[in-house]
Amino acid sequence: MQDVVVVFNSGSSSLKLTIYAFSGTRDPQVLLHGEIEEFPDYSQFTAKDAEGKLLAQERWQETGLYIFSHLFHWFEQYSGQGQVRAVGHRIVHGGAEFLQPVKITLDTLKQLDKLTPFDPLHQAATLAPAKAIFEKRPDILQVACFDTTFHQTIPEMARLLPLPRRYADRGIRRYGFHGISYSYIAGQLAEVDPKLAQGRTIVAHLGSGASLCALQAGKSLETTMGFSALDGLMMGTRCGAIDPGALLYMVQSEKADWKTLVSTLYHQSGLLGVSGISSDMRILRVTLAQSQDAVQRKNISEALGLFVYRIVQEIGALTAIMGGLDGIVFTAGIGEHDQNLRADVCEALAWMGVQIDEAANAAHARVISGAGSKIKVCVIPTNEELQIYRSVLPFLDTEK
Ligand SMILES: Nc1ncnc2c1ncn2[C@@H]1O[C@H](COP(=O)(O)OP(=O)(O)O)[C@@H](O)[C@H]1O
Ligand SMILES: CC(=O)OP(=O)(O)O
Ligand SMILES: [Mg+2]
Repeated sequence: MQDVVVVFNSGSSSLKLTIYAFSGTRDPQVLLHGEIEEFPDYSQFTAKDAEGKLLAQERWQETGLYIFSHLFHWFEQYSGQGQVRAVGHRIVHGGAEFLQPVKITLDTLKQLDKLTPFDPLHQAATLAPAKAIFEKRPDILQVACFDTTFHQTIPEMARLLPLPRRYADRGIRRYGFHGISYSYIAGQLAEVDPKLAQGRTIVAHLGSGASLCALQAGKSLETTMGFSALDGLMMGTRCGAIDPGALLYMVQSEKADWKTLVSTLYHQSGLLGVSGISSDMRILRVTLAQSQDAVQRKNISEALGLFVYRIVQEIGALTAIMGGLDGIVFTAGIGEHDQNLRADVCEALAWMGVQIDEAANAAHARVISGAGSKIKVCVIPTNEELQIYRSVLPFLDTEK
């Protein structure tokens, strides 16, 4: 019988599950990695072992939260083979109250539910696995880890939105997200390049959701997402920061209600909205290379161009906040895999002294800047699940 720790990582386009052999060390053995992905008309679950061998694959017609019941059935089967010591969860919003990982209780779940209006895209989805397990197995220790907690070091002034004071009193202020990923990257950077880790680095977390974090000596000084995960960079289906006047226009002239705005800004904008084709970077690259349709090609080119433009613009802003820049780290689905995107961003930053090594970039090497580059550019794969596992460990220590 093997003791295990189970980690759930819910994102906007996927639900990942990793089962670790519990050994008390910070780098445990992965026993299994599972992922549910949602496509326009079906959902798919795949499970692979540590070597990547396919163990299970299932498809359903339903999309949305309902699919979790299938996963839970499967999780129960697995947990029957060993003892689940704890389950760790990525919860996107911790609000102003949750500043550290916490044990999940009925009370915590109620408090976290109240934050759903702060993040209509993620909060309910990230809470769903925790609720389902709490209902069926209240005996299992569950821990919530938040995307917001890493950004506590952002100065108070930068947390304010320039709105009437009463809004700040109601929690309408900047929080920042992707913090589980940033804290993992800060830890990796300290191991890979301790000198750079003490300097000024911008981490570009470019996945379905995308943001930048200005790391100064390993701490978050500023980030591009703010009150919600809608702010900042252009994303797969989210617009990122836009002129609020555009929303006022939609409300007044098009009579857009809350549902329409959520759908437009969270689900139909970004790469998908501008390209008119897909939110998936891989599909956009392939379609651009193969399509004979001039309008389609122009729309995709503009979408990709704008995606890069927004990253470059925000790198400039964060560099100004830090008073200079020593390093850039690319991470998450696009940052780790899309060499063209990295090359485009670095080329636009040549004025700062960024120089890319083409061969290293094509090989997705750890360091992709050239020897003469004034700014070190790295590719570091993120591992939110491992970071969550590590956050769960102290709860198990106190349990002994
Ligand atoms: N080989 C690749 N080349 C380009 N983009 C990729 C590649 N693999 C994944 N991506 C992109 O990464 C994004 C998803 O990133 P990921 O970090 O997995 O997102 P999330 O965790 O938010 O669901 C998608 O846009 C996908 O197209
Ligand atoms: C906070 C956020 O945007 O998360 P994701 O990238 O998983 O959508
Ligand atoms: Mg993610």
